[in-house]
Amino acid sequence: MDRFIIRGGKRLEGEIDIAGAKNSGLKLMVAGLLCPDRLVLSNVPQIADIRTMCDLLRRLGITVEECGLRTLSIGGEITSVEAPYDIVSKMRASILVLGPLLARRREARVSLPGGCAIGTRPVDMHLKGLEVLGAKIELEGGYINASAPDGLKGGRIILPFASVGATENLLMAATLADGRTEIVNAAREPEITDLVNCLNAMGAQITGAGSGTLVIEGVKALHGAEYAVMPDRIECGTYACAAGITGGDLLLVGGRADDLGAVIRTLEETGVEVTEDARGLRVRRTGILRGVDIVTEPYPGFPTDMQAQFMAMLSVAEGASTITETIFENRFMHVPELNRMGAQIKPQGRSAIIRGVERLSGAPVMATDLRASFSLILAGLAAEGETQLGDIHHLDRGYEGVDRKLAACGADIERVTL
Ligand SMILES: CC(=O)N[C@H]1[C@@H](OP(=O)(O)OP(=O)(O)OC[C@H]2O[C@@H](n3ccc(=O)[nH]c3=O)[C@H](O)[C@@H]2O)O[C@H](CO)[C@@H](O)[C@@H]1O
Ligand SMILES: C=C(OP(=O)(O)O)C(=O)O
Repeated sequence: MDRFIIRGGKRLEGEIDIAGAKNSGLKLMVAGLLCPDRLVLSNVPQIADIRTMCDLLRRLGITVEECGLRTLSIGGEITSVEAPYDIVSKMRASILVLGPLLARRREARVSLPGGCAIGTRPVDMHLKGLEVLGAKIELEGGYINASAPDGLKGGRIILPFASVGATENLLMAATLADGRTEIVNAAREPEITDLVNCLNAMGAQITGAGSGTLVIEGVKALHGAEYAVMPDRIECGTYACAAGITGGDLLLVGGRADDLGAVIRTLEETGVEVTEDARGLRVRRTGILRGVDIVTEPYPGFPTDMQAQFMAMLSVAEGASTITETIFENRFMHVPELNRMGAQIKPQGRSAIIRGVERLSGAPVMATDLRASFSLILAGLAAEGETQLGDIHHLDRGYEGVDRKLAACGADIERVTL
């Protein structure tokens, strides 16, 4: 029952180390299912979702060992093909074991993940794609029962939407399928490229990462490898907003401009300056924040995972802004909480109109999902007075050492256990 207490009004200045990416590290761990040899992953973030993935892999019989700071060694034989409800319901990314289990063991039983605070999030594209590769899928009792008694066969999959998770599931399944698979309208997020690079280091034959069409020549077996998880572009963008909203100056060590796509341009439009050097991204604001219009899109467009953080920042920008959320149907849960802190945000269907106010005021607020949680921290950093943020288990899913990183740059933030 921890909460954060933030006393706002401090300008942030200093350096923040960007951790390895949650949304890549989780998938790279799952790739460890594709061969019994050791996959050694470094730069793995120390966050709750990674611990949940360790639990899931161990339930499948896999050995996961810590072998040094932020380094995991994953290997061994799969002894169970069931991803149970208690873990899948905790973390949707668990669905990613479906493709690798089918590829290695020709059968899998994975709990349906269901929706979450940000949307209904069906997995139909994952399942239809696996059917193209020859899997038989049945839904029963809240579980996906999948089998491919003769093994998976290569095929041509056209995704109706460039789903990140479906691309990753199908990509991993296809590495061991018989023949060639083409995934058309594949997601182009940097985390997909990271997964492709890791799979290729394990002996897979995949081309086209980042292009929208992935071509996978199935191989008989993969082998062990060592691979470093890419830096977390969403954590990096989040701390860039912390510099923006506090009028600060931060060096985000390890941050990479290319991975951030439209976020860099949008930061600059709001009046936040971004420069890249060999150590990372320097982000600072010296003038006023200006309102902008944002539409969330698949990469390289503006990421939905940065929407809430920008909304907090734009709530104190000069003029009006609009944010249109096109990826998830219910990702404005932070709006009422920001409004309780004095923001003037009006949701209208898939858009929200934000009228910049001069200042926010601290208040008790509740986190509703991972990125929404951080938007409330950002608002608290800029607000007058004290903000108490509850339900921070959402935040712990994906951000490592938030209070430590922010306090080192001058924020007045503490974590208290009630
Ligand atoms: C662990 C992880 O990496 N999570 C990220 C991943 O989630 P995730 O992989 O779940 O996101 P997707 O790209 O699959 O989802 C995008 C949209 O497609 C819909 N959809 C998806 C699959 C499907 O079979 N049917 C369907 O309708 C979803 O409901 C959603 O509306 O990409 C999202 C979009 O960048 C990010 O916000 C998440 O942080
Ligand atoms: C939505 C997110 O994660 P997940 O897909 O794991 O819910 C996120 O990282 O913002």
